[in-house]
Amino acid sequence: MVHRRMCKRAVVEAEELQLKALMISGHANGSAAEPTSTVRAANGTWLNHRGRPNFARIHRNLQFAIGNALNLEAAEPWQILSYNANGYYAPHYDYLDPNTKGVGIREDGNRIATVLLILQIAKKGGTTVFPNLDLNIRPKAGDVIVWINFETSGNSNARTLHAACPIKEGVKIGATLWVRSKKQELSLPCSLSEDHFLTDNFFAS
Ligand SMILES: O=C(O)CCC(=O)C(=O)O
Ligand SMILES: [Fe+2]
Repeated sequence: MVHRRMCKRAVVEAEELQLKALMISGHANGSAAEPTSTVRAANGTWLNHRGRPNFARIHRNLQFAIGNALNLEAAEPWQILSYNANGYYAPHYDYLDPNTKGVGIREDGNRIATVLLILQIAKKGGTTVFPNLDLNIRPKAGDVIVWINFETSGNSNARTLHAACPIKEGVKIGATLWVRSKKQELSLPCSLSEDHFLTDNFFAS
């Protein structure tokens, strides 16, 4: 979805940033936010949507491609992750525990969707897996994996459990947009099925 050349330039931009072991917010094994731990072995940083020219371009292009399906302005800043050999991201959900204070659920809503752009793949390992869906995705640089973390009923969707498999060789670099549920009025799903009329839950959660 994103041109290789643009990915390469974004990798250069990412490398100019100070990538360091990051706090994790999201939850694995029920814990909401914890310092660097066994959940993830990667270096990363937050970057504003337009914090670097190529990331700005990519954000615009992704919005163009996704159209009204998701408002990417409502996403948290880019989370750039760089996994070296033995790096991984253990199985986790991206949605936030509503009981966690300080993650802005009341203001911005929960992480309704994840947009994961693969900027660089590892030589060996590092695929993205969805164990509950029996999916093992081997992306190419420039591929974007998009999924919705909630059911239309407003319940979080446990089938979205996912992980980055350990890197065996090389460096994998990804850039994630965790899209919050507020300001998604244009993306409201609507169909003839009854649960599509329960979308108020979407915005309440
Ligand atoms: O790098 C991956 O394959 C997974 C990244 C991820 O789970 C996330 O950014 O939420
Ligand atoms: Fe994730």
